[in-house]
Amino acid sequence: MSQSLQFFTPSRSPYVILPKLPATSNVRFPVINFPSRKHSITITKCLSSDLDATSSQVLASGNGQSGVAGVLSADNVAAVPSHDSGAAGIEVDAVTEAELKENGFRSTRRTKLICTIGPATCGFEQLEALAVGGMNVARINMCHGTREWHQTVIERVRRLNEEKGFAVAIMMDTEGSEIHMGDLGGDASAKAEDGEIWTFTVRALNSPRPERTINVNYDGFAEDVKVGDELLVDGGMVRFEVIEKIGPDVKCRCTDPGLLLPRANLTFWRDGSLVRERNAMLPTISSKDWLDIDFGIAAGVEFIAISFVKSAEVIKHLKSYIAARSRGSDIAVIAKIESIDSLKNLEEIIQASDGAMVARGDLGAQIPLEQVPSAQQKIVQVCRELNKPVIVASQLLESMIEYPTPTRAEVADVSEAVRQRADALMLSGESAMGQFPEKALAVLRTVSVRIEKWWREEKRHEAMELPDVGTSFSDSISEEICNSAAKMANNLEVDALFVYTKTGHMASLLSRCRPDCPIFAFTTTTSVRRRLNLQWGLIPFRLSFSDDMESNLNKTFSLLKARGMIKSGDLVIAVSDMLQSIQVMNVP
Ligand SMILES: Nc1ncnc2c1ncn2[C@@H]1O[C@H](COP(=O)(O)OP(=O)(O)O)[C@@H](O)[C@H]1O
Ligand SMILES: C=C(OP(=O)(O)O)C(=O)O
Ligand SMILES: [K+]
Ligand SMILES: [Mg+2]
Repeated sequence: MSQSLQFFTPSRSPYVILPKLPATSNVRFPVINFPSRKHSITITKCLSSDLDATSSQVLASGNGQSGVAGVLSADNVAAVPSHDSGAAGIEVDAVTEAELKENGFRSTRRTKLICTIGPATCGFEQLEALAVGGMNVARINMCHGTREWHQTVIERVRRLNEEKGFAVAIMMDTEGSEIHMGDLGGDASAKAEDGEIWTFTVRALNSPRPERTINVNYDGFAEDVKVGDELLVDGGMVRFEVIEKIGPDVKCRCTDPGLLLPRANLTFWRDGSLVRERNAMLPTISSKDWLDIDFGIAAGVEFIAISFVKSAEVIKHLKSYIAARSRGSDIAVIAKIESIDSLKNLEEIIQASDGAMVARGDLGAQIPLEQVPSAQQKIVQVCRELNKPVIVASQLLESMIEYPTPTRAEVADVSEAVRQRADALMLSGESAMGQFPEKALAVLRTVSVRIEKWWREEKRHEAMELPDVGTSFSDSISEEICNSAAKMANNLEVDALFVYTKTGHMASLLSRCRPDCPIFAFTTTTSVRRRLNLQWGLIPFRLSFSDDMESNLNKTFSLLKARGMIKSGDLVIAVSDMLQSIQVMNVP
């Protein structure tokens, strides 16, 4: 039996209207949809053993009849938005679904895309356009904007997910306590000309901001710099030489002219090297960052990215803080690799984190630019070895802040990150305040798909030695299963890998193998599903499933077939973390 039902107001236990079911007190069935607000219900099959008698009863009524028609339990219930009637019971990203139908399995995009949200993209329609364009994760940068502003963005993304069936995750990025300029008193930028004398001061400035005067956020600034030091704005976009110190004011002569942007990063260099003593003393997580982190936990963000990580300790500390604060929800902590210290302690930091970001903006201000590409390659490789998702960020399409097409060099840079098989690519200014956010996202999307296909078809991926990551015997079994399943999938040229995973761990182990086919990851919770949206090649679905793989597969096949996402004859390999096995089969 398969029928669609309409849900009506729940009091405490969920009620459904079941038009043709005879009044009965003991018919039980797996109810696939949870009938919370405006959700519809689909019943696919009647099975008396499927439900837990201790959970809520489902009252069915219709055609003048009513009665207890079944029981809902956490294991056989999943939410599907109300727009999603018809073959409901499974949640997948609306965009991915369309892509799958249009292009088939093999050509779905594997590389995930992150957009920094800013004034150019914070409207509901703008966010929707990005989601439609393939944004998997929305990043909010706590360096800019107020908490109220960020709250509004989060609410809009959540509403979009709920109303339109997206699974866009939220990443909150901390400000960190590196030295940066003030916000220019509301000016969008300030031009520094060659030879001009500018004052950098730790004094609070009156508005309007005095001419050629810049506030610096760090109180020790005037003490720390020395006459003769070189002051670099944003890693060298503009350069000054320190010529005089007068109390809290530091007078500098502009030696490389350019545009100063609000809150631009400042570094100072002495005898050709970066002065780092002070940075080493600043806390990685400032008191303002802790407040932002509390805000992020309360808002239920999926990821918190920590700026200027220096050691694994800070990550461990934050993870235990999050665990104590947000019982049950597991927010993933992403370490931003953007300082010399983070490179020195790379393995430990990544091991302690749930993922890493190659934050090339600041990294390029701390190490010579020509060392950034090899650092990127190394970080991507370590993350893959340790099974942590990795994001390549900053200046991927910088020129698209102003122009509607990228430079050839930018396309080559994006291709290289895709070729390295990074999990995700990130837009910063291009989407936050650029003139062509959607076009920039489209470039990431099309370049990713094209390069992935090319490298896959040409079999150009050098095999990577993947060291064991499992710490328990059971973990090792899961890992072996995933490694073997991925290899079988490539050798047998299967259409898709299916993974049934409650925590997402098995899905990430499969993703780590970077198989040729896409990975359909079925998970029971919305939060795991959104978190998986950052990882290479995973198409995360939310689905209620049981320990019985046979019935899980049958249910998945019928739901996906009903939506036109798979068809009879497709070859699939399925693994699960409930039953440690590999199954190979054709979709019936
Ligand atoms: N919430 C925001 N409010 C205003 N401007 C923002 C916001 N987020 C980002 N921006 C703008 O987008 C630019 C690029 O974003 P991002 O790379 O995240 O920051 P930054 O340049 O400070 O590292 C910022 O320099 C800033 O001008
Ligand atoms: C992503 C980065 O961090 P932020 O944009 O916060 O400076 C970076 O420095 O590359
Ligand atoms: K930041
Ligand atoms: Mg940075």
